[in-house]
Amino acid sequence: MSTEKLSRYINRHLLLLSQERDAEIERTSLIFSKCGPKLLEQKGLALNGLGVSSISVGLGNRTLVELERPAAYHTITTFPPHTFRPGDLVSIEENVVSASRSKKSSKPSSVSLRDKVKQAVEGVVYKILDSRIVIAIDPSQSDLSDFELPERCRVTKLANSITYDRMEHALKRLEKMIVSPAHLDAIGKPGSNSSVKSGAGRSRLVEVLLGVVVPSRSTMMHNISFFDDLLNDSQKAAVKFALESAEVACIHGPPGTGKTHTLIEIIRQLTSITLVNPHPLRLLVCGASNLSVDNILERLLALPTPFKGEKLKVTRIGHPARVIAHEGALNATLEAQAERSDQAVLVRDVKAELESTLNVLSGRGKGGKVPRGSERRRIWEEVRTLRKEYRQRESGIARAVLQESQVVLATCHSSGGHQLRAQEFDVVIIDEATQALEAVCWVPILKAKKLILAGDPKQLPPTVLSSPKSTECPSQSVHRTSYKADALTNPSGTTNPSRQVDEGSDADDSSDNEPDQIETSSRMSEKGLTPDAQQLTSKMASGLCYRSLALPRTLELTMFERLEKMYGPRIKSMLTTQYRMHAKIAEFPSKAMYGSNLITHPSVASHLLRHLPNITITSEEDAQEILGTPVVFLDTAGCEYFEKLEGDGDEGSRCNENEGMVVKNWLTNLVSAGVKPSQVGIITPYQAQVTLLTSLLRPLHGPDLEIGTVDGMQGREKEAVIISLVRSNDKREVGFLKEERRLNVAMTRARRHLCVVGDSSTVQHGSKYLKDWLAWLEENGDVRFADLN
Ligand SMILES: Nc1ncnc2c1ncn2[C@@H]1O[C@H](COP(=O)(O)OP(=O)(O)OP(=O)(O)O)[C@@H](O)[C@H]1O
Repeated sequence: MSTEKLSRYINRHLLLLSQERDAEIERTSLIFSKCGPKLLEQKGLALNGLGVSSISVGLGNRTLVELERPAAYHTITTFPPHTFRPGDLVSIEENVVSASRSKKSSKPSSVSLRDKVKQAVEGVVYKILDSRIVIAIDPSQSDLSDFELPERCRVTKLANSITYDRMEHALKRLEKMIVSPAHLDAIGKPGSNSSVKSGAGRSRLVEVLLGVVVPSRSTMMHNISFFDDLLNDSQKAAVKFALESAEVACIHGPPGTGKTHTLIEIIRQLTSITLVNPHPLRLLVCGASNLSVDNILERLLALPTPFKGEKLKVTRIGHPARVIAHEGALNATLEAQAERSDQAVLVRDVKAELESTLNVLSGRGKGGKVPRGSERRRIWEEVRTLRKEYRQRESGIARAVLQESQVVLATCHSSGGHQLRAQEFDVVIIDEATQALEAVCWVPILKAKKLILAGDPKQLPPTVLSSPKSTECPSQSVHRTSYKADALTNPSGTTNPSRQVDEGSDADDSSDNEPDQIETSSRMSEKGLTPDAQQLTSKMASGLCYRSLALPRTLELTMFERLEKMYGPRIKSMLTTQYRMHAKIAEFPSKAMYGSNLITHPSVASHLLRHLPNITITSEEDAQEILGTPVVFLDTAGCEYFEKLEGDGDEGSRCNENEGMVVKNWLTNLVSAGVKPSQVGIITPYQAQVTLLTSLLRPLHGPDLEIGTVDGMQGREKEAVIISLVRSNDKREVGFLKEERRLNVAMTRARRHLCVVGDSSTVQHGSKYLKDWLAWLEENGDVRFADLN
């Protein structure tokens, strides 16, 4: 593969990323340009008229600014409804008031013109209470000599651009590795083996991921002794597969199949000395979201201490405001560990001095006067020196803590932060890899020699706002690579004639942009693909043939799926036993999405709501009709419960009031029969329906009832789930419902009971998948015709 082609691949990624960044900026600036401060506050995106109540130094030398609504400006000091959450990126700026408003203020404003143009300070929400918000400001920001908060502040939510910066940085580093002379020397030379290179040079892993060389043959491992006796056969096979793979292994975990369970076993195997692993390895474990990282962290912390040995040393990287509020997890953060270390006492002294100096600056020192002029400059100088000392001491401690950690956990993007800048790992594991952009995966990958990806490409991909611009992203036929020209090399670098790359039967390449058309091999055959295409699939499965790297057309194509497309099913191992759904609930998704390979574990196969410990059967009718039915379809066909378009959006804002009433009635049935609202989830594809259902149901059933869009419920499960399909119209439009991955997520959240509410007369005009589901529901569900009376 030529360097030029690899460069083009990376540049296409950079282009798509910059389009995505623009789309996000456009969306944010549209809101901000259209809305004044007051409207922003009404939309929950700003908090106006705040005063600083205290400044202190928190974990990691961050300045913690506490703001409140002063009684002098507000009759009610509690915040109005807002959307601020810990971890949100925000700006603190001066709350400039218009002339007419300032007249109302009893106190003359002391804000000077110089202050008005003062730069906003960025920070992260650390804590939010009813009437106080604490914002953590990074040392780099608060080091600015003009870091001086105005008397009246406004806090506004910001779009986060750091993630884009890190993704771009990783891709540019990757490009440098590819075009570096050292790399050119090594690439494609028979017998060359650059796999051990690290640091500035690229690794064999990078080459495999970019299709420069094919994956090395696996090292067979026999006699693996598993730590977890409960692992099922497909989980054991996946662990073995991950241990044996030389460079990359993908683990496909359909809903409820114990993906995290399997990853924990892999982590234990890799970090221990075992028969097959002579040296404990150092791991970087990442996830697409903080939730997925904390999920793994909590399970690692709960592991028993080995009989002869020490507890696994784990460290969580990430802003403390974003780490799950759980004592064990917080104690595992780098900052908490650094604070507990022996050298921390020295740092604490510097911190105390720094805090009191900062308080003098803001007029909270002895005498209460705000220093001015040369005195102020002198104190700032002191702050700067103290900060430098603090930073040096603190980063020394952080390095020491990290050096001792066998497992470092972080989100993909926070693995690009300064703490891990010089750190290298043997293996990087990325959970939820099918929800992460390829570019963000490169951030941790460049720090390791081996990669394990886990995810489910049959669930929702990462959210992408931008649509590829046709002129810049030509059709697949234009950027399809010439396989004959791209001599593939085997692990030793020589051309391997027995392994071919297919040129003509790129059967599903055109679907890069249409996720719902990506097929599993079994579905391809079901759909009657040409013998050529089927032959290709089986050749790829047996490792006889590979596809070359194709230019990306959309950011939606994740690295997991791309590798599957390039190397075929042999690159992955699938978990096949699910522990979530009643067998009936799992039947359709298993057949339609997982080639009937998803098997239900006997422990859940027949579990129903009536078996829940909190249920007492008082009426046999309830027990039968509501609590004893795994799948119910409430069909509104013929009822004329038409959908409504909210706002002027074309797609994303539909609701259906009558359908909402049907949902409400069914929920009332469930709750009256003893199901707790916290055991129920209401899922719908449309945000407007979420809003409608929230106003309808929350007052009746309280905050424990979860109501969300499909996208928001991915990764969650509930004992009972009600899906509101919303679409009901004469035009036979189904919108979002045609996306099979979205439907797959919706229908696989329920453990014991799934109720679908929808209009079959509209839905039957959707995609084949939707039609098949409807036919299955009609045949297998308890079908009832919805009637509000
Ligand atoms: N081998 C096993 N034996 C018994 N129970 C298991 C086994 N593997 C997983 N489970 C159970 O299945 C459930 C799902 O497991 P886990 O959370 O690891 O799955 P997951 O695939 O990560 O979930 P998700 O579908 O949300 O991604 C958990 O309750 C877990 O205890």
